Amino acid sequence: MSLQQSPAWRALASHKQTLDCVLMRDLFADDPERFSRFSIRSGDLLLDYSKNRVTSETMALLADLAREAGVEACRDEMFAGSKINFTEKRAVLHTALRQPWGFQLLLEGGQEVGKDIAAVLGQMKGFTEQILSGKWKGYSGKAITDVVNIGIGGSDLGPYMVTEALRPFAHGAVKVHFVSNIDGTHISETLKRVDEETTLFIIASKTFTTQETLTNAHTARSWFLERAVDESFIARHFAAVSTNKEAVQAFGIDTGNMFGFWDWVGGRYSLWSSIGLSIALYLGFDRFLELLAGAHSMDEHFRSAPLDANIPVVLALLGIWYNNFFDFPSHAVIPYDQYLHRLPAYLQQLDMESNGKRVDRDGNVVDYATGPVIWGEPGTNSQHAFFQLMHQGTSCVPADFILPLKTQNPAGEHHDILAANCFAQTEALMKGKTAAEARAELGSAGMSEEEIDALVPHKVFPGNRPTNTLIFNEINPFNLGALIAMYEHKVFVQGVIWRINSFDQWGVELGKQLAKAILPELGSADDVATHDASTNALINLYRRSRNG
Ligand SMILES: O=P(O)(O)OC[C@H]1O[C@H](O)[C@H](O)[C@@H](O)[C@@H]1O
Repeated sequence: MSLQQSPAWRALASHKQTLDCVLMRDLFADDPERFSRFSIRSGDLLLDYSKNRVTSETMALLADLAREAGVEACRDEMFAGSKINFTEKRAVLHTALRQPWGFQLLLEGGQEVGKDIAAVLGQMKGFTEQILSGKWKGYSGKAITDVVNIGIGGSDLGPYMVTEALRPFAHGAVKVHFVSNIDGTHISETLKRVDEETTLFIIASKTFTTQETLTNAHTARSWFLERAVDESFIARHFAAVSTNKEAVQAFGIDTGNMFGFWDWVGGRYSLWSSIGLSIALYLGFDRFLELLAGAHSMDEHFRSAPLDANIPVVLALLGIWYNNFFDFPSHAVIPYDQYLHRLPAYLQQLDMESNGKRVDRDGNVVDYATGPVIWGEPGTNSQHAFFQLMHQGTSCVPADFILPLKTQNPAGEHHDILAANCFAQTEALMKGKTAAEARAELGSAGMSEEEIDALVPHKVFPGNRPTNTLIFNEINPFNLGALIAMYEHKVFVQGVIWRINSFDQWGVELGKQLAKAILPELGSADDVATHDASTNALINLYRRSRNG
């Protein structure tokens, strides 16, 4: 049966019509219990979803949709190690990486997952302690002071986002730098800030075939050898994180400095694996374990809470409610915490690479929307940039507002002002401002009736724009782990309901293939004529400029 013909979907479609003219401001006025009815707490995390266009009936019907889609059974299959990434014939076990010590899981084929994870964690712990204590020396006998993580996509976005978010928890012995872009500017500017005698390069690539990462790694290697000269010194300054041992060896990195992981860790789900080595070096190993423990606590909540009291499930269902029943095509994430400034970028990969799919599990083109466009910027900066559209634009953008109760940097009134803005924005988006309210306001400003008539339409806010507010005590490794895992599971639940494979990413391949074909053409002496007219002209323009 097609998804849109399923009983739960049809019930939601007809229920939606009953809500078309309902205003959230009236729902709040009618129900003083609305906040407690529509909020969930898990540990330190509170989700307030009362500012959504939902009633108790909506939430019950949405939970029916999750039940009908078999969300609970699919979730259990993921945790058990079934090969739910069927196009790549892989299990999806990032949750195993944050299980407590002693965890056991035997995979088909004989892999003892818990044992393998513990071995790599032990290796990371030893390495981290050596670097941070200064026992590990660079080629000239000095301790390491700078770590440069070279990776892209999942091998960059997670560690970069987390190390930015947890700056107040830095161990202090090393600084971390992240190089991802193939644009030579990125590596060049980074190399200007470090000294080869005291720098450790981590080449982070699941496949160890990614063009950007290998090119940047070779540039770093040449830069290092120009200064240190002796190739045997590479072992003191280069480490690799990968699933591909042969390629690491071929690059010339000592496999003693290689940290492995496994094909059942997707790139965008890999910060919990040895891809998190730069995080462990920045924070110290114990804090890396706290991050894992926080994620594990969210895994436990996701596995045990009933669907209607399950934070990731509720977030997923609300996303589907707007994406599929209201046709709102995007979703914003607005962290009111400067340390979380890379969270929207991280979530773009997590969500859009996972659920940006157009065929269902049987290979049929879907006739409903799947993953929305995810975007965002920290508050309050975003208020002064794109909130105009959020309040008065023609498209409605549901949004998550994220706020820690405590700041890491108490300074005068800053945090109160930040929090006041966060609460004010969700209130304004929900309530809006009617023409009568705008008129009354303008009247008290002493304007003429004519002036008021002309201005009122511009001053009206339609309101009824949905938001979730996520609050926790403070940003720390544990809470950040829980927050990230929450979003991972939200994305998972949506993928199950949309009947898609959230764990492959074939859509990134075509561009890579074509770039490989175009690269040698850029050096060709003759005009290129094998592409379409636009691509030919652009290549030839570049060629002429490049080749003089
Ligand atoms: O870690 P790597 O194998 O170098 O892959 C890095 C990234 O590149 C790919 O194109 C994928 O789209 C991402 O999911 C992946 O995280």
